[in-house]
Amino acid sequence: MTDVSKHDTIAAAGAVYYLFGATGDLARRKLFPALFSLYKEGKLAEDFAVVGLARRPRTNEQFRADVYESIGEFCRYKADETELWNRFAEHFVYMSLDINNVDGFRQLNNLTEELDAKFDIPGNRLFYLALAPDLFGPVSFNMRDGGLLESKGWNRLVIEKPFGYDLESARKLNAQLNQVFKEEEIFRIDHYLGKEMVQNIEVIRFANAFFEPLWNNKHIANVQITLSETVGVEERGGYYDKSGALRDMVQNHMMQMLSMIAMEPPSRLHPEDIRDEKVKALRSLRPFANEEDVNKNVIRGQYSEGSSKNKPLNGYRQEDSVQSDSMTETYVAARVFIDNFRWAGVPFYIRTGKRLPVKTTEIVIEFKNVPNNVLFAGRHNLAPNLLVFRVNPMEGIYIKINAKKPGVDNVVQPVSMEFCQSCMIGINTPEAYERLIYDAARGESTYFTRWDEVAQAWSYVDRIASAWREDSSSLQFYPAGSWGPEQMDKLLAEDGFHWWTVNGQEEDNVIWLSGGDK
Ligand SMILES: NC(=O)C1=CN([C@@H]2O[C@H](COP(=O)(O)OP(=O)(O)OC[C@H]3O[C@@H](n4cnc5c(N)ncnc54)[C@H](OP(=O)(O)O)[C@@H]3O)[C@@H](O)[C@H]2O)C=CC1
Ligand SMILES: O=C1O[C@H](COP(=O)(O)O)[C@@H](O)[C@H](O)[C@H]1O
Repeated sequence: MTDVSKHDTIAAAGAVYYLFGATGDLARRKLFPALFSLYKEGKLAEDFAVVGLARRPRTNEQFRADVYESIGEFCRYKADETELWNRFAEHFVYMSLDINNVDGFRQLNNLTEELDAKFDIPGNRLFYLALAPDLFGPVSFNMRDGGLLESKGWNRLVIEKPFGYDLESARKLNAQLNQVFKEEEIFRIDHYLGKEMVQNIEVIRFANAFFEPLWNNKHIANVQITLSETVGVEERGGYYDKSGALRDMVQNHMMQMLSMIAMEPPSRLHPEDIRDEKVKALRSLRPFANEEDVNKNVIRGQYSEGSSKNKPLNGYRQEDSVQSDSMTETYVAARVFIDNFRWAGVPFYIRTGKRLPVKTTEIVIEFKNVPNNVLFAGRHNLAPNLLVFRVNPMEGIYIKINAKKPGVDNVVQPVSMEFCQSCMIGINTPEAYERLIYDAARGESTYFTRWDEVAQAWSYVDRIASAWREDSSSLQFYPAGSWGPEQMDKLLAEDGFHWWTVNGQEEDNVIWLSGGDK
């Protein structure tokens, strides 16, 4: 993480923001609200313009009304200060454009010149592709051929996931983009990297004498990363049925969190040094040897009919736009090893799924027990110490230690110490997209994924996907609203561990009884 503290309160350099896909879901739910929050906080000064681009016809007024509505619905700030809103809205214009039509890009060039002059923009261009990935290549070529990249300032391309479907398609896509943009101009979004607590991993690790000396296989028994969702595939069945949890969540968000936990400390907090260390950690992942190895270490599940809070829930195969005999996984759990000196022998357990009982993202570091339990002649089982990063939706850090229960009985109990960031800052925590757009506009690339990280993650998950293609029998079904296939518990039990579900079980938040069981 670069030391950007001295810049934190200053506005990003002025630029034209081209928002391709401006009539889409992502723009409405995430991008317009993020831009408004940045403006409200002074991180966007007056020297910017946003050009909304999509095929649908819209006047500027209609487009601004869409933006206003989206802020009302999804933004942490409301657009209720008329003067502020009017000033903000003035920066938004819309142009109907089919990205396959290069003439449209020439017209866009003319519009850009007007905007540069009107808002005193120094020729910087940020292209945000909130588009289906198969349009990323064509739109880049037409930007170049339409002359949009010839300005005197910088050009930056921000692209959404998924970056390819597997390593091969990702390589092709990257080769297309590289015909137009240099790697340092490409900002690949993984919105988990914009989350406060994911960014906090580095700070907790590298700014605390407590943790870094213990951050290795001598002291850590295992690491558990859970990313559970209560939602099903909602209206995204068409996309999801071709993707599945492995490509939708593991290849990107989970691999990124894992690499931040596992990486070596970089020698400087420079984006490239950090990304070098992350990619080294990804390269050290032990590849699965064959199908049998995948089946032994990776569990795939799909939700069947079930219920939540007494409400019946459809099975995945009944969802809209999903094949009635779909073999797509909505759940993945895996035991992963990192073959380097620091992590040799430490299992990393990862799991993610849809239609689970709670929405939570947590990283649990389980420490090894003390070498000898001298307490009260070993009459008490000591619970392992835990450090928990609560990423989502609660944000904070949670530590579990052993302490004496007050009284004459000499009982040892696990107690928790918690820093609840979301309780203190509440709903005003910046959204991931705010941070990421702001960073891209400043050229700060730490929290974007570099090509070699993406490629490494694909090469790891491709082996799993290929084993699953060969063997359809490994798909396990779990009732919607449950914690996933039963085998996920076995995975840890084989190693003498169990999943810690801190956020999922409210009674666990305060004190666990002696013995530390869930
Ligand atoms: N929605 C989300 O929460 C998330 C989305 N993403 C990714 O973001 C990207 C966009 O997703 P989302 O907003 O949901 O998708 P939508 O389908 O809602 O929007 C797609 C947009 O692309 C525009 N479009 C399609 N074809 C063309 C074309 N030929 N020329 C110009 N514009 C075109 C559409 O506008 P029109 O029809 O008017 O042309 C629309 O604005 C995808 O890559 C997705 O995977 C990633 C994470 C989360
Ligand atoms: O990228 C994605 O992430 C969301 C989960 O994100 P979160 O910030 O709400 O935890 C997931 O629902 C979606 O399927 C996936 O594409």
